[in-house]
Amino acid sequence: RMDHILLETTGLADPAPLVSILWLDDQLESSIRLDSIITVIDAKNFRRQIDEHTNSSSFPEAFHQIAFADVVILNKIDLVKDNLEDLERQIHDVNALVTVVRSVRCQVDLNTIFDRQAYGVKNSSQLQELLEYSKSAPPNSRHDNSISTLCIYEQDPVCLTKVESWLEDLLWEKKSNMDIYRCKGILNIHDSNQLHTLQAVREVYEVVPAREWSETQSRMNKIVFIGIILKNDS
Ligand SMILES: Nc1nc2c(ncn2[C@@H]2O[C@H](COP(=O)(O)OP(=O)(O)OP(=O)(O)O)[C@@H](O)[C@H]2O)c(=O)[nH]1
Repeated sequence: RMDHILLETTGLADPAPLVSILWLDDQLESSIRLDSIITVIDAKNFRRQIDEHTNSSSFPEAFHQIAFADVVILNKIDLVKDNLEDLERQIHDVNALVTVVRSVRCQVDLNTIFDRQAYGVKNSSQLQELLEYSKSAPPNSRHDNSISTLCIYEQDPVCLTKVESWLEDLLWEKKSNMDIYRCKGILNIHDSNQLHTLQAVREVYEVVPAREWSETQSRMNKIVFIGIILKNDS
């Protein structure tokens, strides 16, 4: 019996096509499920890449990989003299929701990378993280065409079919100033007591009821987009 399957892609691979194969509908009752995307970042090379792209209109290739990740293993930290907080800030500027684990020779506690249930609708720590997340705009230091995180918020209940058609406009028809890689959110659906969760990787998205809203919790809609945000006010 296998506990986990780790798929290692080539360094420059776009994980989105793999995700669309492995991220299966619960109703298919598959015995495997997609748990999370883990990206290993070479801290020394990452620093060099960032320095090379300072004042340039392009961004490091590593940003693509960070955008899709649920966990970043920041490896080779023994080779980096400057402060690691700054590297972690750069990673979180791209993907504000990613968990960063520092390592030397990728020695990490496996509990921090396995069974994260990043795609599980009932993952309560992920829900809590989303509920508490409040950063509203990409940092000013980023170029307009870099990859960053954008969070939108609305308190009033929304109509599920309208949200789905709006998402399809954004993700399928690309009718926005954003190129969206990843998206996570919670939705307050009209006439429903269920908190709904939203997940998207490129064109593939899912909105599902996760659990009842608790009495003490203020209902809200919050969507976090990770991608190329061409205009802050889009
Ligand atoms: N000092 C130090 N060396 C490391 C660390 N991790 C890996 N190495 C060494 O770096 C060298 C290259 O290893 P990696 O960067 O992991 O290379 P790789 O994974 O084979 O290469 P790609 O898959 O092409 O990125 C090897 O000699 C490793 O032993 C680390 O954390 N610190």
